[in-house]
Amino acid sequence: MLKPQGADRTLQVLHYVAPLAVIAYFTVAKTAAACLLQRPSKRSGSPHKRHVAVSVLLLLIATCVAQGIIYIRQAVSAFVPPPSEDRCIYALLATFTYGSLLLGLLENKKLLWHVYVGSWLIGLTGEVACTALQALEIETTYSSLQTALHATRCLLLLILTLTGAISILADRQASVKKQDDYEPLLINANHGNGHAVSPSANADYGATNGTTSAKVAVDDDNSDDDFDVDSDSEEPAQDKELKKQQRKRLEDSGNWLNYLLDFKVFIPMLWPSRDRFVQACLAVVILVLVAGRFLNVLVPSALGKLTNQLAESAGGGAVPWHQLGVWMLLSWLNSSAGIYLVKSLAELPVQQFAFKSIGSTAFRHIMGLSMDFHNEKNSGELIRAVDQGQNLQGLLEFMAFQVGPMFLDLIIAFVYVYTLFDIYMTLILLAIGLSYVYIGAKTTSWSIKQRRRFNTALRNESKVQNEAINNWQTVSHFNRSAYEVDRYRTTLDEFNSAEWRYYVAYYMGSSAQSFVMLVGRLAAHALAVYRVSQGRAPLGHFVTLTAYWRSVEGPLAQVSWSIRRVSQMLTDSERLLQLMLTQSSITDAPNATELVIKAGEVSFNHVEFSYDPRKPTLKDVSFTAKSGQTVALVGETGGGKSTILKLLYRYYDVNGGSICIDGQDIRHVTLDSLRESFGMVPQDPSLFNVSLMDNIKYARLDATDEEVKEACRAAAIHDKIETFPDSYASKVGERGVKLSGGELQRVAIARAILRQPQIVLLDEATSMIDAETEALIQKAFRRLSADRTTFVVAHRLSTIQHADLILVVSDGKIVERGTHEELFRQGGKYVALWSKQLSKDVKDVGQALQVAREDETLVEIDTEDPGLPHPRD
Ligand SMILES: Nc1ncnc2c1ncn2[C@@H]1O[C@H](COP(=O)(O)OP(=O)(O)OP(=O)(O)O)[C@@H](O)[C@H]1O
Repeated sequence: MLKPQGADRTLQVLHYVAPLAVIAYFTVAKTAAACLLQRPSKRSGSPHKRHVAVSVLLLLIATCVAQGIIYIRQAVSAFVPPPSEDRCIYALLATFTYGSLLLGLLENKKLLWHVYVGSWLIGLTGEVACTALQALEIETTYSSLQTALHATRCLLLLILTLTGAISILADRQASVKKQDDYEPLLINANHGNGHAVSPSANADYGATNGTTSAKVAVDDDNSDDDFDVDSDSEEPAQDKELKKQQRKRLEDSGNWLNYLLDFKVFIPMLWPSRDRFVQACLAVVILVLVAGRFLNVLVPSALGKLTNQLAESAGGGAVPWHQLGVWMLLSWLNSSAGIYLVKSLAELPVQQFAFKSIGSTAFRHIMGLSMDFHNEKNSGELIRAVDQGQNLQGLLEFMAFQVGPMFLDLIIAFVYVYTLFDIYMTLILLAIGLSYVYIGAKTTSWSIKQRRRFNTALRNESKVQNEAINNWQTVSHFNRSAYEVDRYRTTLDEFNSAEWRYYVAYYMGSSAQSFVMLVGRLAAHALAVYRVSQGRAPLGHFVTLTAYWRSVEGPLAQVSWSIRRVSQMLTDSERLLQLMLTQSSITDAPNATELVIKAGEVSFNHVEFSYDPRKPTLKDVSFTAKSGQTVALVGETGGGKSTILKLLYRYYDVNGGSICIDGQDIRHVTLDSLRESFGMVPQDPSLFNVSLMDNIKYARLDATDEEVKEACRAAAIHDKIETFPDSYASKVGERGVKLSGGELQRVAIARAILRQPQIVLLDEATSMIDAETEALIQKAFRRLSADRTTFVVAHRLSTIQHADLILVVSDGKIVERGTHEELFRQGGKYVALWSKQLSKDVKDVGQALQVAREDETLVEIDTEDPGLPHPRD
């Protein structure tokens, strides 16, 4: 038969291009589908069509293997010419390509058919062309067989393409029908107002609606999906929650790329934009890495040349000094005592920069989060999140200094072994590389689950330990030491078992990969021995390959390890990321100005607030504290008194109305300037475990020791402190546990006095102080609050009878207001509170009697009688 010109050449090219085009399309389409979160439809899980596709694909692979066997027969036959290289390559590549597609079909119960149909269509086009060109050269039985095999493949690929196309059409029809049948039911439960906005705040988990419950398939392999929450029933609650948040974030992002973009919050922490020294170190590391790529090839190549020279001059007495010297020098440069020492030294400042930067940024972020977040937080979890997030310190280094050079090394290796031997050596390398990465990816997905359990077990262990140590007193009160030890031992057992499972998964995966690597090394060396023995390569090439193989295995091992490392880093840093993405609900408004306090008038204007929208906490609260006035908040417990102070501090924002200081809405001033103007004595003051002096100075960092002592005198604690063995240098224990409740409160009062604030807030400031000391402190308070607007929350009513304005708060509303006398005259809730307290609080009876004597009788209060004396008179 007459062949058109160039038919042979076209066939040769097709033998390379056709299978490569199929695998390229398959890889790109699968990656894109994963990145764009394309999900297989429910119908695509139909086992029937998948089974058809698997069977046909098996037949297709059988034809490729058969073709390979024919070539081997041809190669060993003395009667026919051996097959050309492109044909052998074609048989190998086609087997490998369709083998990969088969693996994809076997692994995924639900298929993204378009990925496969596209691949089969490209394969079909290539096969049709090959069949046509092959048909032109039917001369021998062998070539007839080849043509028949090509034609069979065309038929099989046509069947596959049609099966896939039918599946796609069926899916389309089903989804159109579904859209007609169902009205989407969007659920958007956005609870909470004025609360820290976590990235998962609006998560709608557990919804049964198709719109909201659709699982995100990261790959079309649902069974192994890392985010498939339900499949992992043993998983601890925190990790499930974390995964839910991850999944929600992924759904919201729309694709993997956007999801990963969230990690950009870490870039400023990792990139030393302003540190010239660290930048210089980075430059040195990059230089060393570039030099390293060259040296990886130059060292084995120099050894090969040395071997060749030796082989030539062996026994002659001539020593190849030059080659020996070059090899020695290059070997030294390429060692840990050479350029890699410089790299290690230059890397240290880069790592330290990232460590410091992540730690301080995360810490600042946590400290800046609003009260609702801190009320909910678990300190142990938070510290662990920052600790594990520190793994990110290696991320910049890892991506730039490991992943980049690793891929470069692989490309160099493919080219270099090809130039040393031939394409078969490159194919061996490719086969080991892909098998190694495939096994690595499979074992990673298993071991990552074990790793998560291991992390959770580690967190649980330290959480239980922390809780017990922090609550030592409670444990002792209830004599629960044995119970706590048992609880801790259980967590240790869980930790051990999680660790065991994790390491088993890890070691099994590693040894499977090592085995693949060993097989690859032996195959490559066997081929090298064969080529040298055939005289198709000099002896030096064998030695070069042996020396170079280390540089080949390194990056191959790293590809898989990198997948593990990156996924590990992402898992470990997810917690920190969630934290960093949590926004404080209370932040400075864009045009916030500094608060300027002139008179110190504070007004609440129709304030509405609730912690939870289902239960209002404050309702239409309005009052004005005039400049320098003392406003007391009294009323039943849980009425909302402390909440009023919290709103003034802007721990939360009001839901309605406004709070103004000297006419400035507190939402429009900077948080720093607002909080700087307050001096607060909280209900339960807590101290740092440092000296008393330092604790009190915390209120005003530049205060002198004498000022501190003066404040303590005013708070009636100075004499007491002087009796302590170490006086002001005494340490107070964690949160101030070494002080009595009354001492603690007086230290807190001393702090407030030292601060000399413009507005004073006292929240049950004297609840734990005896009557005698209280009298002293009241004097101090009067001094502190003179000319300062002061808010006092008090249960002990005797402490606030001097107030200029008393607000009785009940069930979130101000039910009465006025001075002590005015309220007594009203004879309402305030009087009821007094009566209740007098019957309970013996200490106040004397005072009550005094009041009663002055007013003739307390029991028979004449609400119209204005005779109650003003305390200041
Ligand atoms: N962080 C919070 N989250 C949800 N509800 C809260 C929170 N803090 C307080 N509450 C609720 O708000 C209501 C008012 O609490 P608040 O502490 O203001 O009362 P109070 O009058 O100061 O009480 P007490 O006199 O006992 O200190 C209570 O029902 C309380 O349970």
